[in-house]
Amino acid sequence: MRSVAWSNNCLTLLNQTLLPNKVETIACNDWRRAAEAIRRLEVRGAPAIGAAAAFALVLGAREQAALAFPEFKSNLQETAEALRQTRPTAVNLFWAIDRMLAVLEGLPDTADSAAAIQALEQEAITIADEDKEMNAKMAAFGASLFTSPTCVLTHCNAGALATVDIGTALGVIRQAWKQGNITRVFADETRPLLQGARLTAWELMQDGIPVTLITDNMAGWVMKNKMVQAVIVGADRIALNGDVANKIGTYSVAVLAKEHGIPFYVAAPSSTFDFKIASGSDIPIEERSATEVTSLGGNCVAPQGVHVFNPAFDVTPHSLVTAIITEHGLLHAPYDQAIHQLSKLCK
Ligand SMILES: CSC[C@@H](O)[C@@H](O)C(=O)COP(=O)(O)O
Repeated sequence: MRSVAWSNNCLTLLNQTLLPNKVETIACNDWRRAAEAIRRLEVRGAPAIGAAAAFALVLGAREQAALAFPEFKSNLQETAEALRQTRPTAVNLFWAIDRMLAVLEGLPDTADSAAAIQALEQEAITIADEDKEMNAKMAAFGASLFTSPTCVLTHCNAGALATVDIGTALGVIRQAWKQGNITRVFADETRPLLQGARLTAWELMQDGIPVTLITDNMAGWVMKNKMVQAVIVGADRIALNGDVANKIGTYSVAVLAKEHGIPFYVAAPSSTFDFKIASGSDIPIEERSATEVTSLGGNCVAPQGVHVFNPAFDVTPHSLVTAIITEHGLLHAPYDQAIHQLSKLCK
């Protein structure tokens, strides 16, 4: 089952807020429902959000089918603006929306709306298909980093649920596992929303890959006791200098890895690079509701009215990153040069 699927003009999303207890899908026939799903994290993970937004724009376009092209176009631009407001950090969302709008811009004012819908649908399908290809290429490049049996630690969920296919970090793990070079994965539970416990542990268990779940504050002790030899995570946005935004807690894991002399790898497709920003300090960090911190499994675990800080992401400085795995190969420091080269390939 895919996290994002498109058929018969319907966007089907696997409802990730219910996993692992319930496996339920959401049928989106309206772009507003898809936008809501992104906002609520029913679909989440940078590449999956991008693909979902692209298909949401196809739904939006179909709603305007009866209009003449100029009006169709301006209404769809408004829909795109609304979709941009759903989540701020993962750049894949903006990248996918920009690609869809570029298709729209490429059509003449005399175009008819039916042809525009067809072109937009084709672009959304291409975005999803390309994500699958990028997953496979990253998996192959990333697996080459593991040449002997290794225990790895991961944070959040950068797997099939977060992408259109096998995942970024978990795609690499899957491939290295097939090659006999992963012995076990330690999954941080990833408070507050438990993507590691609910999603990563679930995905890996389904594939029969040995996984050990730990709470976030156990990672240091696991490293100290030499229970892992590498860390691999995904990313939501990577700046030109190689600074990496990923799920809150990633930065702490990177600092711990440095202290223990453990390599810290990031797996991310080119769609996760923001070639317009110089460093991680330019990355907008989403802040989410206090209730995500004050409650656990629907139960309140903090005093009523307590002040809460709930950033959903943090930025790991490039100095802590051993290598970035992309579909074009492995990037190493100096990252500004490597990412500049990558930006040329992506033009
Ligand atoms: C391949 S997904 C990489 C990241 O998107 C993932 O690690 C992450 O931080 C997801 O955050 P989320 O808030 O669950 O959307």
